[in-house]
Amino acid sequence: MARAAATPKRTILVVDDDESILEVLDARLSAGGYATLSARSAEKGLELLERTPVDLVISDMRMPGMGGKGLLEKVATERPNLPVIMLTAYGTIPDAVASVKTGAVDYMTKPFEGEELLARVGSILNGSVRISAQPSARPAPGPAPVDRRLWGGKSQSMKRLFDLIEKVAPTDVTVLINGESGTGKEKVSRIIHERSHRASGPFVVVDCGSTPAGLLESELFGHVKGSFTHAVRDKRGLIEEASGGTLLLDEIGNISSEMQTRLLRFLQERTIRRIGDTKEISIDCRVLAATNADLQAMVKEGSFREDLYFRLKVITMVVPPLRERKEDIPALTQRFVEAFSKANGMPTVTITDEAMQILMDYSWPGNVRELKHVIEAGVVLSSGGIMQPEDLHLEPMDEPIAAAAQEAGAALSLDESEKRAILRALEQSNWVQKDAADVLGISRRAIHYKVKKYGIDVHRRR
Ligand SMILES: Nc1ncnc2c1ncn2[C@@H]1O[C@H](COP(=O)(O)OP(=O)(O)OP(=O)(O)O)[C@@H](O)[C@H]1O
Repeated sequence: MARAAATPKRTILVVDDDESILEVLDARLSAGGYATLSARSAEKGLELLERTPVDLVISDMRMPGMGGKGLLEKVATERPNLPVIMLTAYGTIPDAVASVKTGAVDYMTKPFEGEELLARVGSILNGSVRISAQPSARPAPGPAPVDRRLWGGKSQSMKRLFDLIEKVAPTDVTVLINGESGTGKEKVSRIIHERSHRASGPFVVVDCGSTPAGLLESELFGHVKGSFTHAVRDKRGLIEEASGGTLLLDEIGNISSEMQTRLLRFLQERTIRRIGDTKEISIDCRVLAATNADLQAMVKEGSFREDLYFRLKVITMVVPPLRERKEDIPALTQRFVEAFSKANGMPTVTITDEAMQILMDYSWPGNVRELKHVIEAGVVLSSGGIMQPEDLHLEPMDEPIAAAAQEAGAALSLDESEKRAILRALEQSNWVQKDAADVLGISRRAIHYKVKKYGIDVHRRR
């Protein structure tokens, strides 16, 4: 059934077996200035494509008959330059991910926001979203598989993580990466970027945790000259810097409620406004977020916006703590030993079985980062090319953390992750509480309270 197709408007074919969805999309797209055609099945949609010029197809994934997948495959072979957005019900994300591999430009989960749909259609039709070469016409070689050995990915949990990375990386889907500090969340983000069609674009990391709250807004959104006292010239924000590439919002759990609102608006509309500016700039970048906090618990207690949480966690990846994947320790250790021996201009140091056993028995509260540092020091302290138990300087663990660490599989509670964040900030600030408060973007009164609450002996540590 064809609807008003007035030229020179761009024409969008919508395919869905649900009449109410067709109506909603027709209303939205028409209000956005597009002409629409609609079809109740993939077969009908293909017939329309034979007869009418179309600029973009939006199709449901699951429909009786050949379905969205069949439609997509046909379009990919017969009209490789026609962009397709797949619509998918929540819970069928793997199908959608596969569809992007088959050649769809993008996918959206239902229910979706009309404004977001218009923004995506706009960026595809205006050419800011690249349409990749159609795999069914001429299969592209694609990035080589991740070298899992380099990652110490022997454990089942890391294997599953790699499988997920390989599926999700080539799409534009937003990913929330969860895991304790030092597990490798930033590394995972980098691999996702490197394996995406944005690999030649920038990879921009925003450390929301250590950027003082007052600075974060201008860091992220940029500003125009004169918008506040120190704004002596126009400045592009990091979101703008990530155009064409990937933006990693690291430590997303630490942002203020105002920033949560601003970020949500950006994620919905994909536009930003620099501080003090009136004009909106549209941004095409993929967004990844990482956190060691339990965002779901924060949503429950009201300190993190639920709508932002759902926007971020389209796909969630969990990087497991090292104590839960001890099988990975030997390969990671070997990798670090080789790298640090080389960096120190020494032949590769050998680690004794006793020393390796100590590494296997330790519970690694600082995860891979801690292992890396211990091996770096161990290589320097080793004698005669051999690393012995006494060359390994492991931290005696704080009681509550040690208990939590031993409880395999137990997620860190919010209090424990908060305590760690505070310890990290204090360490970074040489145990000066007011500096750590600035790092965390909290008041001095708040840090005094928390130091007391968690029984941190600042004077002893200093
Ligand atoms: N699988 C790995 N192989 C080699 N090095 C790794 C691996 N995982 C993590 N690392 C190293 O460990 C350190 C910590 O990793 P990364 O910064 O990605 O962790 P993170 O989870 O983002 O930490 P944080 O939450 O503190 O920011 C880095 O030096 C990184 O290079």
